[in-house]
Amino acid sequence: MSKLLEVKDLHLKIGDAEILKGMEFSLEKGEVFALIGPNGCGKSTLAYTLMGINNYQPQAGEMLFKGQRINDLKINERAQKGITLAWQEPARYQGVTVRDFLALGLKSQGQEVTEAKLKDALNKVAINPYQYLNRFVDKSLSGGERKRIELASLILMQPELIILDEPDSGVDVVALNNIAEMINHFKNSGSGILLITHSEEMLKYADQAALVCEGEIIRQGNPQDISEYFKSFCYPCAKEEDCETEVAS
Ligand SMILES: Nc1ncnc2c1ncn2[C@@H]1O[C@H](COP(=O)(O)OP(=O)(O)OP(=O)(O)O)[C@@H](O)[C@H]1O
Repeated sequence: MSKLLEVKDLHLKIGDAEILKGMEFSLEKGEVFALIGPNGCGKSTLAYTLMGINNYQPQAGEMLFKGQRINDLKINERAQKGITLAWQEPARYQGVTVRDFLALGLKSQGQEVTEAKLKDALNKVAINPYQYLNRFVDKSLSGGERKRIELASLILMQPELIILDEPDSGVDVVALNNIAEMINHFKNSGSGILLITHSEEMLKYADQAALVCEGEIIRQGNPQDISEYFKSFCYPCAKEEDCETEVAS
């Protein structure tokens, strides 16, 4: 059976800068695969490339979703197939209410929109539906609130592949617990999660982790081991001098 996601020798340049330099890994259904690594090593760029955001078209390599090449699919086509990205900094939508935003997610999956579904999803991320359903998803909501609402949208959409870009950044402890519960919920329902994180707490929910350095995966394995390795060998970065990290072959 094919993997949920396969990334093969992925290369991406932005202008003259080579940001992804042969990224390679795979992810199974029901698996949480964490990407860790220093700021600016290319984690978010990989997320945008997988999602098919404009101007993030790889120059070489392949992205396969359930065995099918998705390189040439547009962002909405990838979304229809069941791929979703929760942004590090959740988007603002001028004039769109929380109700409209959540309903849109449901409709995009061809599902019926009911008040009960919307309320249930908001309750799961500790957002009071009575206070928030008619508010706008714009700058009047805090970053943490928008992040929770985005997560509620994911709960409604039940995507097969969820790319979570630093889901824990800017949220409080309560939301952190909600995120952890949500990760387990998706995992148990067979979705795969690509989890980009700097948090040791979040890593506890990962089945596997990969260490990214300058656009390449240089080590992969047990999340705790990868995290320990990262802390021991990559701070401060010794790449220019006597880097102990060997690029995985
Ligand atoms: N549009 C762009 N133009 C030029 N350089 C870019 C652009 N987008 C990203 N980069 C560069 O690509 C590199 C990778 O950025 P990216 O956001 O993927 O890193 P990251 O690993 O997600 O970092 P962080 O942990 O800080 O979120 C950085 O050096 C960044 O400056």
